[in-house]
Amino acid sequence: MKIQKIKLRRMQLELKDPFQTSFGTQTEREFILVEVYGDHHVGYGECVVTSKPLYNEETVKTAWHIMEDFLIPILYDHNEIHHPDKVRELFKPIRRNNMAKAALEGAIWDLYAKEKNITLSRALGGNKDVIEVGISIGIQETTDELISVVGKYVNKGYKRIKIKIKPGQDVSTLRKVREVFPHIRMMADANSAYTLDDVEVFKELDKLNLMMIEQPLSHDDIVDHAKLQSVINTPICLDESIHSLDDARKAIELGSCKIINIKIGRVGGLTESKKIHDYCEIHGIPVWCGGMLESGVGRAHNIAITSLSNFILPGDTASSSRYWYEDIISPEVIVEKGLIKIPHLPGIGYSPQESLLDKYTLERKELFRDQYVV
Ligand SMILES: O=C(O)CCC(=O)c1ccccc1C(=O)O
Ligand SMILES: [Mg+2]
Repeated sequence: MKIQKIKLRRMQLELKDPFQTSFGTQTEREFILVEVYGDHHVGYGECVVTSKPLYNEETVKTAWHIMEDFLIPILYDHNEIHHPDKVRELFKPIRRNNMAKAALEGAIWDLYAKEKNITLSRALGGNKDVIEVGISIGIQETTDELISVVGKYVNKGYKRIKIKIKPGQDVSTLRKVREVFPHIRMMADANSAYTLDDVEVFKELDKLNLMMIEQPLSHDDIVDHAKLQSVINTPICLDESIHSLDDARKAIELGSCKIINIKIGRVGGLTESKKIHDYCEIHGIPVWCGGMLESGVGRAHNIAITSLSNFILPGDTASSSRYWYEDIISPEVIVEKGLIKIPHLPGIGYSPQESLLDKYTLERKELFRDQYVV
């Protein structure tokens, strides 16, 4: 692949419903769309970074800066890139900034698959035709509202229900949901809102037959998580704490989790996601694909990686219409009876619509190879 041009767009979509987690409420989704132009095709990637550094340390502005001033020059420093796995290696000298790296790498994966005329799923080694999907429900004002939202998505057929918790809206809330829905596959996500002082909260949650508890403790911890896992039966799933294959290996060795949520952006790309997937498969650790309120482009990447065999548990890749009034891809992502069919078109398999991209673009910049190579 020879990259001739890269286009960055800062975009914003309005969420149908505000999304509240233990670290804040989002009403809009600002993100960066990456277009990588080869000789015959365009590869698309989404930078799943958020406006504020609340989930991780990156922001839309830092990711743009890192891409424009450091990562794109590294790509242009190479005449050709023969395989997208190479990108991870090229970006290695730049520390962290995983969402910025993943956005460019994802676009290059899409371009690679399009040039080979195969689906991204196949390029990654996926072997499923359909994937199971769950839903992530934000913190609601009242428990009655939560119960009604849970009911809505259970009726739509979602394969598991994830409920965001925070101190004060945890045990009694989930107990009431469990009373109304005794048999659904249900889990909680704390987004790092607790410490080991809250162990009693987790002993109570342990009685609710949850599939897992996601990231209960600090975003940078794997030691306290191991202590917590040793006193509860419910599997702990790590999200924020895992940035690489090495992190995953250490967490598994320590017993800090029994499940891993793989987010392509958080771990720096599809190549690293695959590595974590393969390592977890060998070690009997199921994985699932987390979401970052992606537009259709990021969602398409999530769907492709979920087609790999060890993505055993339903992911957070819900339908486009769950988030957006209109998505930027055609067709939109459709979930039927909790399932998504892996698309058959080459690359990500959904087509970004130029007119919709333009409609939701706040700022754009084109970066040409010749600008950098003199
Ligand atoms: O539906 C989705 O995209 C998942 C939403 C979600 O849970 C989430 C959204 C933004 C930031 C962090 C998280 C998370 O998984 O912790
Ligand atoms: Mg999470």
